[in-house]
Order: sequence, then structure tokens, then C-alpha cells
Amino acid sequence: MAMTSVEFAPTRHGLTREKTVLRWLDRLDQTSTSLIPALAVREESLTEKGFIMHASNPLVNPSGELTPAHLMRLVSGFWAAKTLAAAVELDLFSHFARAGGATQSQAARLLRLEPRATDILLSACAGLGLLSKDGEVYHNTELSDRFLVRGHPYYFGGFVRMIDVRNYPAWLRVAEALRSNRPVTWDPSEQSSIFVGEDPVLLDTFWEGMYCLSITTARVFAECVPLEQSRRLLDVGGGGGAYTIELCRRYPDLHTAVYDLPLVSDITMKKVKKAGLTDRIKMIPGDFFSDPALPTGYDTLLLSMVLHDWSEAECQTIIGKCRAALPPGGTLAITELFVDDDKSGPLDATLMGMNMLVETIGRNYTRAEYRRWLDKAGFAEVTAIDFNAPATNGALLARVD
Ligand SMILES: C[S@@+](CC[C@H](N)C(=O)[O-])C[C@H]1O[C@@H](n2cnc3c(N)ncnc32)[C@H](O)[C@@H]1O
Repeated sequence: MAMTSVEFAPTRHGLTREKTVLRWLDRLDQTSTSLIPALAVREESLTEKGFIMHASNPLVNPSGELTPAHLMRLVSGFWAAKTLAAAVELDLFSHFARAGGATQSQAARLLRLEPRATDILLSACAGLGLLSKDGEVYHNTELSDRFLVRGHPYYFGGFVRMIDVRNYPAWLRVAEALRSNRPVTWDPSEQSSIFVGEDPVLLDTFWEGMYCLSITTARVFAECVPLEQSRRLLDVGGGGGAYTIELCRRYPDLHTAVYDLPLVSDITMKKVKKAGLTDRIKMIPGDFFSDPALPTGYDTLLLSMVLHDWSEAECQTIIGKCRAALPPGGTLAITELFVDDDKSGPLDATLMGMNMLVETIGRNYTRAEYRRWLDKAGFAEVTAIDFNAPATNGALLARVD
């Protein structure tokens, strides 16, 4: 049996979080690792960040036989998600940020919980890398401090709420979605899409959630995708405007517009106002299916997480309208969680595809599928840029001759 020591980075509170993790690495043969490549990557990245989940639960037993540990992680994955969601619902991380950390009894008072429940929640949050412990005092980790404290510009809690209150209940019916090949949150025979005719409270949760997910994603996009030549950019189906906000922050001469359904206008303009960018981001209400053409006068069009909502035919219609709206030399940027061309991963993209099954009539497409449609629409040259962000793993830049 081998004993592997995993170094945990010192936290900002000066703790040395070095733990010894027992693993049966000398018995972990090639067969078992090749069965679980996605897990191996995930575990590596968790280890890099200083967290390792279920490290005491080996993937192979002392005799070298595969255990169901990986299945245990998969099936109990929602325990982690729901713990995070409950902590966000209680606004635990904002309380801890204001108080500068808390003991268990202080936390019980802050959160208005019984001591037993507080004890359980704080331990679980520490196990998930959301809190660290210094003596008797729990603190936010850098991760929760940056993304789970209300009011932070990159607050991610809105997406956590959206997943919890809107998306999780829908996923309870995922087998039904598979059998019927239809979304479970709306009826395609009665409604034109997921985006219209819904409960306004849920809709608000949806766009707020999308914004929280997209603002961190857009920041990476703005860093990785070279758009120095762009002067006027139209974000087609731009939602809460996260991409236009981050791109305007990065490129001071850029002027942009968000083109989206009229019911999104107020949500978007609130975000734009808060970012102080009303002079460089305008809202153009519209519908890319019923409008005969997209607005013109833009050298760059962006489609972020729009096409995965739609069928192959509808994707081609939208791409065709983008091509028609672009001038010579113009660029269409598509950013999504692209599925690999051989359709065997990556995990985030394939699971987003499952999410599209539950909620839409689309799926997550491969770069090869997009290249085919872009070629058919008359784009001259397509460049792929790979990078990793919460809601995208790259971009395709398609240029008009
Ligand atoms: C998954 S969201 C992506 C939002 C944004 N691009 C982002 O990455 O944060 C899809 C967006 O497409 C918009 N949309 C849906 N149908 C549309 C239509 N027919 N015309 C214009 N926009 C539409 C929705 O309102 C929504 O904002």
C-alpha cells in the first residue's frame, strides 16, 4: 500500500492545511484509470486547488479490485450541490464575510439555526472547500469570499439559486425527458420556447442566474478571444449583457448592443446601468426568428450559449441571419461548451447537453457540426480558440470575406 501526501496550499488565514491522504496508488492499475478518465482529470484539478473530495474512499481496494467509489461520488453528487445551495440560501458566506469568520455558536446565531444543524452544515462546507477552520473559528475560503458574498461583482450565488430552485426540480424528471425526447419544464406544442410565457419570478431567477454564470465566463472570454479589431459588437441573444459588459471593460473603444427578447430589456439595462456603461451598451429588443433580419452596422456578432437551446435547423437559421447581417471582413464569434468531435466528452459539455435535453429542444454541439453550418452559411474562414471558463470551453471565430 502506498501512502501519498497531498500538499494543501496555505490559506489566506495563514493555516497550513497539509493533509495526508491514504490511497492505494501502487495498486491503481491502468485498467481502472482508463475506465474513469473524467474523474482522474477532475480529481487532479481539485487537488491542484487544494481540495480533494472523498480522498479516503479509494477507487480500488487493497487487493487491487475496482470499488464502486466512483459510483458513490456520482450518485451522491447532489448532496454537495444541495449543501452549497442551502448555504447560499442562508447567505452564510455574506454573514461570514461581514463577521470576519465565526465559531459554531456564533454561526448558529447569525444563521438562526440549531447548534446540531450548524455543526453539520459548517463541517460539510469545510469538507467542500467553502469554509476553512482556524482553531474554533470557521472562515470563508478565497473561493467563497470571491464568488458567494452578495454584492461582489462576480457573485455566483444567483446561478446557484437558479440551479436549485428551477433546474434541480426539472432534473428529477430527466428519465422522462429521455423517454419522450422533450423538455420537461415547458410544452413545445403550446409554447414557442423555454424563454416565453413563464412565471415571471422564475424568469427573473433564470436571467439573474445566467448573468452570474456568464459574467465570470465572459471575463475569461474577453481575455482569451482577440477582438482588438472590433469596433461595434452585437450580442445576439445577449441576455443580461454580461459579455458586452466584460468586453467593454476590456476594449475602451468598443461600442455594443444586446439584441434579445423584449421581456429581457429591463433586466439587461439594470445590469448595464450598474456597470456604468449605458453610453456604450444599448438594448435592441427583437426576435431572431420572427424578425426578418438582424440589426446591421456591427462588425462583430456574438452568440454565447444561444445555439445549444435550439434544434439543428434553427441553429442554421440563426447562423444564416448572422451571416446576412455582417459586412465584408466581419466576424461571428460562437462560444459554448463544445462537445468533442468524437462525442466522448468533455464532461462539462456532455452534461450541459443533458441539461439542454431537460430544458430545451437543443443540445450541445461539436465544433465539427458548427464548422459545417458556418461553411454552408458562407463564412470563409473559421478559427478555433480553446480556453476554459465556467460555461464555455472555447470559441469559434468565423470570418466573412
Ligand atoms: C442561455 S441564454 C444566453 C444568454 C447570454 N448569451 C449569455 O451567454 O449569458 C439564451 C438567450 O437567448 C435569448 N433568446 C431566446 N430566444 C430568442 C429569440 N427568439 N430572439 C432573441 N433572443 C432570444 C434568451 O432570452 C436568452 O437571453
